[in-house]
Amino acid sequence: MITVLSGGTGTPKLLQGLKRVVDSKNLSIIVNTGEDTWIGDLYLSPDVDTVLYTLSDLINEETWYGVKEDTFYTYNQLKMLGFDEILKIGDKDRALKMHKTYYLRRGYKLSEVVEMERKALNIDAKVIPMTDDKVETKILSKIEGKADLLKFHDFWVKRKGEVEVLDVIYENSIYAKPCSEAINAIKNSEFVIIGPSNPITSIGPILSLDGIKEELKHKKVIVVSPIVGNSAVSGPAGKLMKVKGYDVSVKGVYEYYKDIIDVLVIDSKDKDISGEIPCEVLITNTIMKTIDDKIRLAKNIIEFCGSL
Ligand SMILES: C[C@H](OP(=O)(O)OP(=O)(O)OC[C@H]1O[C@@H](n2cnc3c(=O)[nH]c(N)nc32)[C@H](O)[C@@H]1O)C(=O)O
Ligand SMILES: O=c1nc2n(C[C@H](O)[C@H](O)[C@H](O)CO)c3cc(O)ccc3cc-2c(=O)[nH]1
Ligand SMILES: [Mg+2]
Repeated sequence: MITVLSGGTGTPKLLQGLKRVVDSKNLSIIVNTGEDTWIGDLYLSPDVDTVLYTLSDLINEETWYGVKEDTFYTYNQLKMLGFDEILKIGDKDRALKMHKTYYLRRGYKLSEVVEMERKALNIDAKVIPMTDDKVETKILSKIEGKADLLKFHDFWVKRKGEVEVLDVIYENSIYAKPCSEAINAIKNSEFVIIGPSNPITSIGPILSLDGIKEELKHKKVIVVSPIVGNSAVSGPAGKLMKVKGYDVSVKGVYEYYKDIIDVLVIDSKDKDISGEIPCEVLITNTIMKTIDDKIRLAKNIIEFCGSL
């Protein structure tokens, strides 16, 4: 068994490679739910849905959310009626959100509903939300000289991340419990891969849950750096790492994960500083543009782990 910790873009790209390199029945994906939110009466679990779509080959690879070639009739009709959902939810994508909403409103746990959905989508890998409790990632920003605690989507989608960030908090994570399936997946794994997701807003929430780090300390943990050189490959990870006091470099990524990391996978562009990383280092091409890039990276990681 291999367990993978994932957000909604970087790690899903690696999952496209992993699912072609190992038997998906041996894969468990623990997914961030810190960006889950209600849009009107609709429950959104963006990172979970991206992982479900990625593993069922439905994912829109331009945006890394929603279903490829989806239509937006309902989204546009609602907007015409004055109900702007902000997040562009496609018609097929809406069905997955409605499915979650229906069962959550009838007392089902998120993990139970996601288990129904991964089976319906013929996904062999386990897809496990990090928790069934409410944990919300919020961005403490400074807007016009005033501190403002923003929901993640307000920060990232509405304001395009273009605000000064003072801090990032995982609201309620000290009280939330990780899903028991997540703890068991880690316990039953030969090794754990922390994919190249945003350390602060995608992996941080998972690690903040009671018991997760403790379990990981007993496992071989391989981290794929989402940072190459001095910037993130995409998105706000660099800005958020800086706010949290981490160098925006592979050294900063090591520092962030130092309590649990055994191997850091870094891009060839960073090979000259690999000697400064105080753990095992796998140097390879980590920029995933084509499916061959994703398969090669996945193969390199699995072969390296096999040799651990
Ligand atoms: C908004 C976005 O969050 P989310 O959509 O949840 O994405 P993740 O946190 O899962 O991933 C973002 C993270 O991924 C890194 N990335 C993307 N493509 C690559 C790649 O080909 N190689 C590689 N090593 N890292 C990659 C990217 O730097 C981002 O930090 C978000 O937070 O960006
Ligand atoms: O930046 C956007 N992200 C959208 N996302 C992604 C998501 O809100 C965030 O970008 C991720 O949470 C980043 O971690 C969606 C996710 C869904 O599951 C469904 C619809 C959307 C729509 C958008 C969107 O319009 N813009
Ligand atoms: Mg995300």
